[in-house]
Amino acid sequence: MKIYYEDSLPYAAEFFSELGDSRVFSHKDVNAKLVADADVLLVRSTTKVNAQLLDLNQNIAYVGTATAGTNHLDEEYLRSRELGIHSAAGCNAVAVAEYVLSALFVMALEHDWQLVDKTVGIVGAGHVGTRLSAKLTALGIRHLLCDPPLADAGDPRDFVDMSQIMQCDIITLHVPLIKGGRYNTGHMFDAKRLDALKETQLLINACRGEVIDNKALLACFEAGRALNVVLDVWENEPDIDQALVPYIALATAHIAGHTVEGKARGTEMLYQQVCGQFGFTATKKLSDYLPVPQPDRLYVDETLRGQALLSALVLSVYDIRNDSKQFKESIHLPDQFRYIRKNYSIRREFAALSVNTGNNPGSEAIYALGFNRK
Ligand SMILES: NC(=O)C1=CN([C@@H]2O[C@H](COP(=O)(O)OP(=O)(O)OC[C@H]3O[C@@H](n4cnc5c(N)ncnc54)[C@H](O)[C@@H]3O)[C@@H](O)[C@H]2O)C=CC1
Ligand SMILES: O=C(O)C(=O)[C@H](O)COP(=O)(O)O
Repeated sequence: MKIYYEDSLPYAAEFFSELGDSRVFSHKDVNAKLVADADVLLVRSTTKVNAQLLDLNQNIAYVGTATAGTNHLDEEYLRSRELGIHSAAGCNAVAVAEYVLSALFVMALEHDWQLVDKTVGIVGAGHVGTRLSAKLTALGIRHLLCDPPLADAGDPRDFVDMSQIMQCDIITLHVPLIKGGRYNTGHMFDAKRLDALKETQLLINACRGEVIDNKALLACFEAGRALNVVLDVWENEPDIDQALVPYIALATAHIAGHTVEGKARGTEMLYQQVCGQFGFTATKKLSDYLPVPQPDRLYVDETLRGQALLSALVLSVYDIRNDSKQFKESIHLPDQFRYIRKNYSIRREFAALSVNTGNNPGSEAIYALGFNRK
């Protein structure tokens, strides 16, 4: 069996080499000829899988993406080849939720906000939205969920509509890119919604760039509106509109999901799927490969309490300001969006780190946020 995998799948050699003849490719030079004899094709979001890539291949039996989003896969084409859509749903949900928390704590520091006084509107209550909701609950931050497909499907949670989301102090987007139809998310934040935002609100997009009309957003800023916006994802990546960058409070290169665990879990999920489909017993586990973080233990500053304590802890694991600074300072360089992503020094999830809370009264919130108690 010939297994072709994109070079951005961590631990792919470890997981897949025993299952067949495994070969690595780069999304920059993958083409139809290169993968013409693949039985299994494993990608991340940077490889577009469509007729152009697979029409020369007669044998392909499995295509999988080690990501949550699937909009780089041509669903109709894959179904016409009876291949289906295989993804790593939820692999990096914790990573994105922790990215959002870092953004919230940084914005709170910069604007002197008490987060417990704010209401967060989560648009998309799937894997990411649900993880974020749990962490906000741990922090005692009020939040509302908006997810019409889940509401229509009978999910028992309480949902609100977009008009209620537009009243929230903080709005954070976690929907797939769906172009058209009843649940369209393409340009969900169009000129009209952007115009309705107040300068006291915060809008975060860590799902797909096309969910916000970037041209309309730039027009708002150019018209003098001081909107608070955090962007991890952009329209037309990697060739984003650089004019927008200076206006964005915290700007990053589509790395919200890039924790060690989030990326590696994606590879492990595809390994389990391939084993299942081709009748192998899955013997390998992610825990066999994940490195121990250095350091692996955090100490709580006993002088801090409440938001200051939680903020210090979260930012000691991941401080989004570092990524934003590097992004803003270098994004004008050629091919920089891709370069940052390729060379990103990926971070760890809270659960990889033990916290000794001593007698701190805030300890339960710390563990509920995901930190390890051991
Ligand atoms: N920046 C990054 O690194 C990452 C970005 N993503 C993006 O975030 C998206 C969400 O990720 P997950 O939560 O794992 O996906 P998911 O599929 O588990 O959840 C998405 C939720 O959005 C809901 N939804 C669909 N249309 C909607 C609409 N019009 N309004 C409100 N809700 C709607 C769905 O019903 C679903 O519950 C992914 O599709 C991907 O595009 C995911 C992981 C990392
Ligand atoms: O899982 C998703 O969806 C994402 O957006 C990924 O975090 C994107 O990562 P890459 O595949 O582009 O490394």
